[in-house]
Amino acid sequence: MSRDGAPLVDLRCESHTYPDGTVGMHDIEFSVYPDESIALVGGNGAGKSTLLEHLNATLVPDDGELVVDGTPITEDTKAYARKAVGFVFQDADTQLVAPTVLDDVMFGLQNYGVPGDEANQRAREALAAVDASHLEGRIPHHLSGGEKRLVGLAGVLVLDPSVVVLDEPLAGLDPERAQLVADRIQRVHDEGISVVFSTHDLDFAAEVADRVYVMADGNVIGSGTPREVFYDDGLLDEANLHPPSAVRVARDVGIGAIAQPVTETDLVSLLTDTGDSKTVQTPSIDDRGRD
Ligand SMILES: Nc1ncnc2c1ncn2[C@@H]1O[C@H](COP(=O)(O)OP(=O)(O)OP(=O)(O)O)[C@@H](O)[C@H]1O
Repeated sequence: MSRDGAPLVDLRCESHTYPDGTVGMHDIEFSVYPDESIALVGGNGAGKSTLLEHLNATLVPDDGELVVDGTPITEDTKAYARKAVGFVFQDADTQLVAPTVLDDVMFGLQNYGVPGDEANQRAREALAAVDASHLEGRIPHHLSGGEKRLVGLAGVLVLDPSVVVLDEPLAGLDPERAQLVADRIQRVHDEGISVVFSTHDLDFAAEVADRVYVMADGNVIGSGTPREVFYDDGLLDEANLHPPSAVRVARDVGIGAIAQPVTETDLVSLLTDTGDSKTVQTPSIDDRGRD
């Protein structure tokens, strides 16, 4: 991940006001660089979806600008933003429109004039990329929540985007399906596509993101690596967030100040490197107070 060079997406939004007068977000400057994975976290109504929907011009600022791959986005170039920045909606039903899953994934390509045979081949490849080939003949509306998320992701990947945006990709999924979707998102990122997602699951954010943006009251109030953000109690308090479980456990066993693990994997390897959890040197109460 590098934040040198030109961003893939560069958004400046002084404010976004919804038709009923509610200000969804304000004073935002947000960029996505190649090969990044960004998590947006914050309480309900903090402005996460509003920000995400600006990244492919689904929403536009009252005053501001969106630049995608160097192209300023206007009414005439919105289609370019939609193709370069794929959006997986939280409510998958708004995205799935065709009679079968395969037709659905082909739909976007056909809109761009890709001939039937090629569209069919590419749609099958996109479904395979998220391990959803077995769903190709199914009726989209009959799929489970997790299956719909995967098919939505395939429908976006098929267009070969530079950035994939996902609004609450794990919302409403059971732990097994959530893990499956999280793994597929990680795989998309591993393949070099930048990923931006909102989530209330800070364990997931710590696992997948290399940068975390914290939102409150329609504004970004802090950002940094997962370690910088998830050990910043003042920032998390301001956004009404609790640290990920690995951070809480690390503090409970007295190693939060020393190694600052943010994921369960970090925590386990730290505990096993040191012997096991029973043999970790526990700092004195005074040391813990400095966490
Ligand atoms: N279509 C709309 N019309 C009017 N106000 C809206 C609309 N959509 C969102 N808002 C308002 O904009 C603000 C930001 O909402 P947004 O949905 O972006 O927050 P969020 O962080 O995604 O919340 P959540 O975690 O609950 O999904 C809130 O005050 C919300 O009520």
